[in-house]
Amino acid sequence: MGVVQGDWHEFAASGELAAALAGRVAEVLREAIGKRGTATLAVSGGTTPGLFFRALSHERLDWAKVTMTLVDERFVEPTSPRSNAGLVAANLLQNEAAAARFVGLYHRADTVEEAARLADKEVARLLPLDAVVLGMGTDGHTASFFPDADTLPALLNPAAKANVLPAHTQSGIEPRLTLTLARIVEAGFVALHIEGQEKRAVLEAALGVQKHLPVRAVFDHAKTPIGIYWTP
Ligand SMILES: O=C1O[C@H](COP(=O)(O)O)[C@@H](O)[C@H](O)[C@H]1O
Repeated sequence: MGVVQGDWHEFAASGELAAALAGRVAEVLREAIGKRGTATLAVSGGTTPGLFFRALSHERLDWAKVTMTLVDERFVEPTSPRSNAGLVAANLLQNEAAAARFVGLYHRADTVEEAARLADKEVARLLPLDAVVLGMGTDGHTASFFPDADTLPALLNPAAKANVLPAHTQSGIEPRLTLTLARIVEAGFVALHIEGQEKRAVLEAALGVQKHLPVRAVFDHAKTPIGIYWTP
């Protein structure tokens, strides 16, 4: 399908954005539980989602019926300050949301390729995802779709069978594990959470002439309008 413009939601401050995005995600999870009895959610890591995670953790819903996973992960132990699983444990799997189940992408393995194979099997049981919340870097990457990722064509293949793939990049520092584009765009609800003028300019460029920026692929292959949540 492809819905290049996106569905913009702008907020005066990070707290307002966090509350609105948490409310919308909670609504999607409640609807899924109402229909199927369970719900699945994939969230991103990095420096942006802390406030959103804390707001979501206070939402009232039947969290015991929710399974959460990650959009992407660094190939590091959960105890590392760079672990997205660690960030989720400290900020989202708290309060009301402490009852949710968490299936991370990291596995202790000799190689990130082996860890990705293990994660792929576990994620297969959660599909299709009800909700996915993406972030974006100022280089135009989302998930671990870094512009210099060695596996970028496979990651961005809209017909990929793989759920989780490894990626080696210079810019992403550690090896990565990431959901593939195909699994992200088939989710019932997809949001992109970005903050600051610089990221807005990058996203606008990606949605305009800078079509090569990886985040563009999500919009090109979107099956529902991507909710863009932005604050300066
Ligand atoms: O490396 C990552 O970066 C992006 C964006 O992170 P931010 O620090 O600029 O918010 C994030 O969405 C992704 O999950 C993470 O692994």
